[in-house]
Amino acid sequence: MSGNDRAPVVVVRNLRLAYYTRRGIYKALNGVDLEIYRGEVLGVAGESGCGKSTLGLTIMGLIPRNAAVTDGQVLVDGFDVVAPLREYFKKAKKFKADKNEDVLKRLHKKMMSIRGTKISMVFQEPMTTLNPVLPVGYQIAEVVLQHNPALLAKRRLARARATKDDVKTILGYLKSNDYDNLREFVKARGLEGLDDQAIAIWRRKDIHDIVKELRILNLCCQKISPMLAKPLEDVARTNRIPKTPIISSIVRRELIKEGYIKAAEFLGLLGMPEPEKVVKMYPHELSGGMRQRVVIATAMINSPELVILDEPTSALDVTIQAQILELLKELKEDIGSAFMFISHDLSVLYQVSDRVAIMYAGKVVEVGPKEAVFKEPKHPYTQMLLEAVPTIEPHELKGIKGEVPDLRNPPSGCMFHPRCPFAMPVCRSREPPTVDLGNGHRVACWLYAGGERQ
Ligand SMILES: Nc1ncnc2c1ncn2[C@@H]1O[C@H](COP(=O)(O)OP(=O)(O)OP(=O)(O)O)[C@@H](O)[C@H]1O
Repeated sequence: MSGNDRAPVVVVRNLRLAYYTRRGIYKALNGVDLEIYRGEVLGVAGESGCGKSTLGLTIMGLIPRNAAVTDGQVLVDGFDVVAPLREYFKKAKKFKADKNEDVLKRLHKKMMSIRGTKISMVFQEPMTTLNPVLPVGYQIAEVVLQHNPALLAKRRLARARATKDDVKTILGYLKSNDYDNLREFVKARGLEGLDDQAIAIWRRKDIHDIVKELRILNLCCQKISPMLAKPLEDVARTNRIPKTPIISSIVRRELIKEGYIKAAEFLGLLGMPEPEKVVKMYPHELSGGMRQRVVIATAMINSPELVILDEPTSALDVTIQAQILELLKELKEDIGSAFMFISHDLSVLYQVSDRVAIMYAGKVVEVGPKEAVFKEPKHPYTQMLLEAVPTIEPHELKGIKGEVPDLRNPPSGCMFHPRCPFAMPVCRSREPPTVDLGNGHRVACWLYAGGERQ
């Protein structure tokens, strides 16, 4: 799949970012051009320090105060995430981190509605994301409460309104795998939210079919006090929690309780055994693989359009790593989100990606469908990276000679030229253009742009 027939979720154009430090200015991103399409996994690879994490964080608008966006755009649904930072840099005579921080703070406010609902991120070490003093279910519930309280209110109201006959009809649709008619029926009866609850129970692999049926039948007639029903209806309509102090805390408590149920449902879908127990546990009580599933659940619970995964499996052993990768493949099919999967492990990327982008010194040097990039790599850097991967069939492992350039003073022309066995005079003086090789395969190298003739 080239992905080009789908709409892009994120478009990055000529993105340039520099870190201002006491030791100098590090040009971490040097003109990144990239698109991520709906429903695809884009793998991003490259040696350590080539700017993979910086790119992911910039798309999220989560860069540190010493990072200046010197040029370019990051478009999420048409909204240019980096516009205020870029404008500040262009106007400022001298870059000041504290002024940049003010701009970042304003940006964070705007990004609140984008982060979590449109894009979210999973980091390598789950303990850095999870709060150690809160049960994991609470942490997942809070993410839903923050962005989508109406969903929780609708679910709770639906269980109060649903009759036994409604649930029996839903069960009938589930048994005949007729999810479309199930959803239509739920909508027509004004029971939105009940469909997801029933489907989540139905899809569980860890409980017997009889238990599933009983649980689904129990989704009806769960009465709410009239004092709570009215404010919940308001939340369902406005997607806002009421401001009146006592009502607000009662509503919050009820919605967090609902959030726990949704969290357990989602963890069940992610293959977590006994999710109802897990949601009440604290992060330190879980294994590394379970914690990473919780973080993935937190990132995905609001069905964002793009999930950025920064080395999500590097801290896990190989078996758990394989389970998480399998899980991501299933989620991609089920939820239809796009994934940007950052890893320096090319074999992992080959397993999960539809397309792959290879970065070098803050630039995408090659991008294309994974078969094209892995089987017919064009950029000398991609070829050398692939030759350095160990395989089961014995082959001579070649390291990549030389080092990643000092980003304070990167080489002129093509930044890879000092390490490139095919370097020509033009490579030293001029930056290579990006050449389109067809089928979405692009490479930034003079070898494919008539370099010899320059
Ligand atoms: N907060 C920061 N301040 C200064 N320089 C930074 C900062 N964060 C990253 N850098 C520098 O920016 C460059 C790109 O770093 P980045 O972490 O994005 O690379 P990476 O490809 O993700 O590397 P890795 O695979 O090791 O995580 C590196 O030279 C790094 O030292």
